[in-house]
Order: sequence, then structure tokens, then C-alpha cells
Amino acid sequence: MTVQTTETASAVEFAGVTKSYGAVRAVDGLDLRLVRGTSVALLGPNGAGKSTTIGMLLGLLQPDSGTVTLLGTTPEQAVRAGRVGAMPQSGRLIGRVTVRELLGFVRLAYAKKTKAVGRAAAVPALGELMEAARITELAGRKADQLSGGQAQRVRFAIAMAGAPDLVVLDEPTTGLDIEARRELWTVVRGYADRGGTVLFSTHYLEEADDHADRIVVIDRGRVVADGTSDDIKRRVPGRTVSFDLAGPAPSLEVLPGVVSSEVGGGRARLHTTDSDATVLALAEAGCIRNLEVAGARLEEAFLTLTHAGTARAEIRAEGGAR
Ligand SMILES: Nc1ncnc2c1ncn2[C@@H]1O[C@H](COP(=O)(O)OP(=O)(O)OP(=O)(O)O)[C@@H](O)[C@H]1O
Repeated sequence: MTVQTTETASAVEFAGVTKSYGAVRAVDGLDLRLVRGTSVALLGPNGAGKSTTIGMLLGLLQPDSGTVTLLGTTPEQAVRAGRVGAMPQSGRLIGRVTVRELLGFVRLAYAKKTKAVGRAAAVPALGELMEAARITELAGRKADQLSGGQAQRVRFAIAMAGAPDLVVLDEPTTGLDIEARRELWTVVRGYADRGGTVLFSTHYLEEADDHADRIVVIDRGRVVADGTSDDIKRRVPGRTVSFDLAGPAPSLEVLPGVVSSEVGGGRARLHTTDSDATVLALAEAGCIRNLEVAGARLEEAFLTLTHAGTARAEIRAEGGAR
């Protein structure tokens, strides 16, 4: 008999889930299982169904068909018991109160909520909560007068207040500068390293590369790829050859193996199905300054796997026809 341990038990399960808004099918037969203790990135182009998926996961939206199971129960029950923390995409922090007051209030609400289900002891002390979110020095500041990055860390602390088993972050770093993004990820990683389960959506593919154990790519409401970053990159055949340009770019797309090319910042990047032949031809043409051959990046894989790539190719073709 297989014993399902906490580590391998499901945090989230979608089975055949669909959701439409009128004629628009936002989520189309989604099957997805997230294992506890992992960090999972949900990627997809605009309109792919990420927010709708997260909305159903949090019990904010009801599926038209199929089932969503969260921590072995319904989303509503898991959320009510404080076992799920969420950072939704929108929503401002309330004003006139300090960060300490706001967090104290949320923590108290969770303490009452969790007491009802026998989890009150799990709720962290206020100081601990602020330290984990790196906002101790903001305790006396008014909650509506924070920078974007500080506000996001406070919102993360709010999501943590019920000692959740799972946190769901919907595009948590959109609009933040690099330093603020790095700070927020340090805080999120701290939670993941303590065994928490994280599901986040993002448009910054390098964040998925850096912070997710597993990446699920959705497009038009369906899963189109699911695996580690390396698994997903391997789905794109061919390699990228890049080199410094000494002068005006030669005709790159006629070189053997080359299927597409980009030129920028004095450097050319060629996507090729035969890197040996491409490199030989470049050598003959004397184009080998700082030459590098690499596998596909996550961005290339993402564009190949989703309709975002087709849309970009169409835009290029239209631009070229003008
Ligand atoms: N309340 C709504 N009413 C009507 N259509 C909606 C509604 N919410 C979403 N949609 C549509 O459902 C589809 C999926 O939207 P969703 O917001 O889930 O995608 P997303 O992947 O989160 O997109 P983004 O990256 O732009 O936030 C889109 O076609 C969108 O226009």
C-alpha cells in the first residue's frame, strides 16, 4: 500500500475544469495537480486564463464544470480555515492605519478564524510575521504611504498571517523595480524554504526560471507545457548562436540552419536547427567575435509553445509587408 506523505500529497487539484464568460472560454478542461512543498509558476500570454484559474482556486469564481480541490477540501473551506494566503493582482492597502495596526488586525482575525478549526497555535506572532516579510522597520508607517515594493511585502505579510500551507501570488512583482522584486522574492523564498507551497503567476519569465521548481504554461485555458524550466526549454528544438557584429548585419537568415534572427546592441542572435553548419558558415564569413552557442531560453520556449509567439510572428510579418 502506498502511504501518501505530507510531501507528496496534493496541495491543489484541478480536474476537467472549465469556465466561460459568455462566449469566451477562459479555462478549457484544465487538469492540474500541485504537490505540497513546491514552488510552481503559472505562465501564459495575456488572456490565457491565469487569473481565472487563480480565482477558482481561491473559491472566488465557481467552475462551470469539473472540480477544484484545495488541501484535500473545497477552496471555500481551505480559505475559511486560513490555510491559503493570497496576494491578488489588484487592491490597495487601507489608509490611515499603520502597518503594525493593519497587520495586527488581520492577524487577530486569523487567530479567531483558525481557533474555530483548531489551528490557532500556528498563527505567527506579529513581530515574527513582520520580520519574515522584512517590514519590521515599516511598522510605524502609514499603510497607504509606502513604495510599491514595500506595499507588496506588507501584502505578502497579510497573506502569511494565517500561517497558510499554500500561498497564491497573482503577478506579485508587476510594476516593481529590480531591487524591490529581489526583496520580495527573498521573502517568498524564505516561506518556500520553510516548506510552504507557492503558486505564482508572472509575465517575467526569468522569475519563473529562478524561483519555480516547476513551470506550468497555459494558453487559451489549457495546459500546453508542464515541467521544470529545463524540461520546457528542451521542448524547443535547435540552439541559439550569438556573436558580436563588426559592421552592418550580413544576411543572416540565409545561413544554413537558421530559422530566425534578431539583431540588437551590436550583437546578432540566430535560432538554428543545425548549429554546426551555422557556425561553420559564420567562420567562413569571418563573423566569430565573441561567438556563443546555447540551448533555447525560456522566452523562446514560451513563444514557441503559446499563441504569443504566433502573434509576434504575425506582427513582424505585417511590419515587413509595409
Ligand atoms: N469578468 C470577465 N468577463 C468577461 N471576460 C473575462 C472576464 N475575466 C476574464 N475574461 C476573459 O477570459 C479570458 C481569460 O482571462 P484571464 O484574466 O483569466 O487571463 P490571464 O491569463 O490572467 O490574463 P492577463 O495575463 O492579461 O492578466 C480572456 O479572454 C479575458 O478577456
